[in-house]
Parts: sequence; structure tokens; C-alpha cells
Amino acid sequence: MEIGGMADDGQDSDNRFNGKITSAVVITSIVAASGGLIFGFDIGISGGVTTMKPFLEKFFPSILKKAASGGAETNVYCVYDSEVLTAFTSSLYIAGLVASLAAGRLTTAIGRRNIMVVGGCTFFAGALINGASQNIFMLILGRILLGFGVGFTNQATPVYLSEMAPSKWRGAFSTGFQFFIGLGVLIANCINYGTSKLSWGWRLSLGLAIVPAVTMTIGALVISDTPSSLVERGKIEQAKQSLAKVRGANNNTEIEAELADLIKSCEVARASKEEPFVTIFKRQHRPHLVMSIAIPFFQQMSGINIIAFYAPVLFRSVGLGNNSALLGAIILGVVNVGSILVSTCIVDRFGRRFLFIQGGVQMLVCQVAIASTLAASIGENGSKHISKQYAALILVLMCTYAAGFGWSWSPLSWLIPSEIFPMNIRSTGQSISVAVNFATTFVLSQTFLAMLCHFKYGAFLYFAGWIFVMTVFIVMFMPETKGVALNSMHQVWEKHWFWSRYVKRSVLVPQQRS
Ligand SMILES: OC[C@H]1O[C@](O)(CO)[C@@H](O)[C@@H]1O
Repeated sequence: MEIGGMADDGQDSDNRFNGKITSAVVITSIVAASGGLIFGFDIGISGGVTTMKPFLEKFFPSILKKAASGGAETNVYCVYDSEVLTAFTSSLYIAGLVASLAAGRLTTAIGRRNIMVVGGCTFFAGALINGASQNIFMLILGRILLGFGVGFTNQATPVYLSEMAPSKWRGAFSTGFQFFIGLGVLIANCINYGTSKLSWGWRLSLGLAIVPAVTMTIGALVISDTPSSLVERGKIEQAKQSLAKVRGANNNTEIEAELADLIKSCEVARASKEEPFVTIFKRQHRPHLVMSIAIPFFQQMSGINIIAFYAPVLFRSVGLGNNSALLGAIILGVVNVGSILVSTCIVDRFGRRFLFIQGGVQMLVCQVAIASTLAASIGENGSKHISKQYAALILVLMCTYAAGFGWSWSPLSWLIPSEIFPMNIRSTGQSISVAVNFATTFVLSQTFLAMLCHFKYGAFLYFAGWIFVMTVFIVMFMPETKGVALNSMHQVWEKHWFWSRYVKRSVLVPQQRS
């Protein structure tokens, strides 16, 4: 039995509840969204330290030898192609994948907020070990702990935000998570720019990850858990208080309907007694499952991490100096953060589909243009020196690409999986989604530098092809979810030309609203 069937009038159902934006819900959501900081910080730092000479000297001397031995004829697409270096970057993703799957069950049992705290503490430990690293073992161990940290927080935070927000503004609130990821990337790039001038700068960069870890952990400790999660764990009185606070209710009657709806959802969920990992594979959850796998998979196949992880490596690879490489990454970061804010302002007005499609087209054009520019500038073998004009053009194209990604696939791939599932499998759905995100990032980061070396500029055409596929996928299969209450989400599938064959009204709405 599916819980989503209790409210039966989609967008209108929202009006039954007090959906106003209160300062409490805004502050709580900003604090929670800061959980994205640690993930973004790591993405930026790991991308930057891998271009720092003292770091490479200590842990990956073979790369430096290769770069030094190459004369004018060196193929610049290949200089950074090293398996150990990619293993360093991607070890975090394997750990994150495991943690995110475990987090599905844990967030149900101990709450979204508490999992964010656990994630922050684990990340803190990883940052300490990395900053003090003496050998590869410590380096990788630290990254595994960082991975556990982001696995937990990336699972819990998006669900937290979707459950806290008034439905009408859920999109805007949820973009906060990706905003903090982008901010983390940006801060990390600025730090790398400064520390790259020191011989022990890499240590400082890695160790400074304790700052976002402490910030988000303290933040998570002061906020209350979501009303849904509290009800799920039988803490009705606390759920009532949490709801009254975030909805700005003067008395309990104002939140009674919403609370009753949550309690009812929870009772139905309990009645089913089915293992969520079994329920989620049932036919009536096929569209949810497909989206929770396809959306994060496609987000990564847009090629964003090629640009985010390796922006400095890439800029250097295409012939820019070390400093300008990091500066290029900073510019890219500013564009990314700015564009996420654009999404915050329009995602609940223009809807998810519009942003997905517009952003997709923009990214597609940019990837093709980057490939053509690289081919024209450094030649098919990557052996020609790049001119300043061409380097600037690549930067402009990458920024335009980052803007398109920033207001579309970047926040939406956290938002969609967190808002489409009914309560009983929401946490499980988010786990699967985060695990897919990490698994895809892992495979891509393991293979990208080798791919760049062999496909050369064609690597960008490869990702352009994927952007085409995912944009068509959205046009055909993704229904609009803006403004729909979480508990009424089943209706968007019931009305969809394709998914209606899986999500039948008779199955979903066993009891009509009284
Ligand atoms: O801001 C860019 C970053 O955002 C993510 O796509 C997560 O949503 C990361 O994979 C990427 O590195």
C-alpha cells in the first residue's frame, strides 16, 4: 500500500496547510543546507592539491617525472594520466557510496538531523588525518573517513530540506544544499590559490577541511529534526513543536491538519511492515526508482566533474601556468554559485522541467564548442602550444557551461529524488540516488584522465552526447513536480502519458480523503 495516496488534490492540497515562509524555516534550512559545504570543500581541495608540486613530490613523484621529461612534443592531454592520483581522488566516492546506503536505514531509525551530525564528525576525523598525512596510507584512510562523512550528509540533508520546506517553495529551499556545495568548492579553490605558494600548502588545504566540518556539525546540533522524521520515530509531541515553530503557528490548531496528515502517512507505512528495499522495487514505484537512478547518473554524465575536479589540471594541461589554472577554477566557481542562486529564485516559478531542458541545451552547445576550440587550438594530438586568446575562449565556454549546469542539473538532481518518494521509502530512495551519484563519479574520475589522454578533445563530445540523451529523457519522462505536496506526489505519475501504466489510481488511493 502506498502512502502517497492520502491527499488527493495535488497542488491544491497544499493550501490545506500553512505554507508561509517563516524566519524559523529559513534559518533552519540555511543551517541544514550548510551540510553541502563539506562535500564541496573536498571537491575543490582535492582538485587543487593534485596540481601542487610539493604534494606530488611527496606522494606521486612519478607524475612530476613525466611532466619534467616531456619536451615540446609532449601530448598535453596525457601529462596527468596517473592511476594512483585518480585513486586518491576517487577513494572518497567508494566510502561515500557505502555510507549513503547505510544511511538510508539509519536516518529512518535515528533521524535526519542526527545523521548529519554523525557525517560532520566523521568528516572532521578524516580532515585531521589528511592534514597530518605522512604517507599514502594516511592519505587514503583520511579520504575514506571524509567519504563516510559526505555519504551520510548527502543522504540526510536533501531529505531534511524537502521535508521542512513549505511545498510551494520546496524547490527554492532545496537548492540551498547545492548552493553550499558550490560555495564549498569556491572557498576551497580560493584557499588552494593561497596555499599553493607554500611548500606545506597542501597540508594546510587538506587540514582546513575541519572548519566546514565543525561549522556544519554545530549547525546540525542546534536545529530540530523534521516533523516527518519525528513522527516516524513516534515522537509526536516533538513533531508538533517542530512543526509549530517552522510554520510560525500561534496555536496548535493551525498545524493540526498537517500533523494529522503526517501521522496518517506514518501509520500506513507501519502497517505495510515491508522492507523498504523490497517496497521500492514494486511495480508502482517504478517511476520513482527510475528517476532516483537516472537523475544522479545523468547529472554526472554531463561531464561536470571533469570540469570541477580537474579544472586546474585541465587548464594546466592545456598549457596555462599553475597560478592561472587555479584562478580559472575560482572564476568557474563564482559563476557556479551565482547560477545556483538564479535557480533558487526561479525553480518554483518556472518549474523543474524548464530548467532541466534549458540548462541541458546550453551545456550541450558549450561542450561541443569546447571540443572544437581545443581541436583548433592545441591540435588533434594536443601538442601545439595554446594561445592566450584560445585559452580565454575555453574559459568563457566553461563558465557558460557551469552556469547552465548551476541552475539546472546541479540543484535539481538533489531536489528530485528527495521530493518524489512517499514517506516510507523516501530515505531509501535518497540513499540509492546518492549511491548512484557516487558510483558514477567514481567511475568517471577513475577513467577521465585516461579518456582525456586517448580521446583528446573528443572526451567533451562524448559528454555532449550524454547531455543530448538526458535532455530527451527529461522531455519524455520527467513530469513537473513544482508546488505539489509531498504526500500528493503520486498524482504526477498517475497523469503522466508513460508512467500512468505503472502508477494506477486504484492502487494508490485506497482511502479517499474524508
Ligand atoms: O558544483 C559541482 C559539484 O556538484 C555536484 O554535481 C554535486 O551536485 C558534484 O558532483 C560537482 O562536483
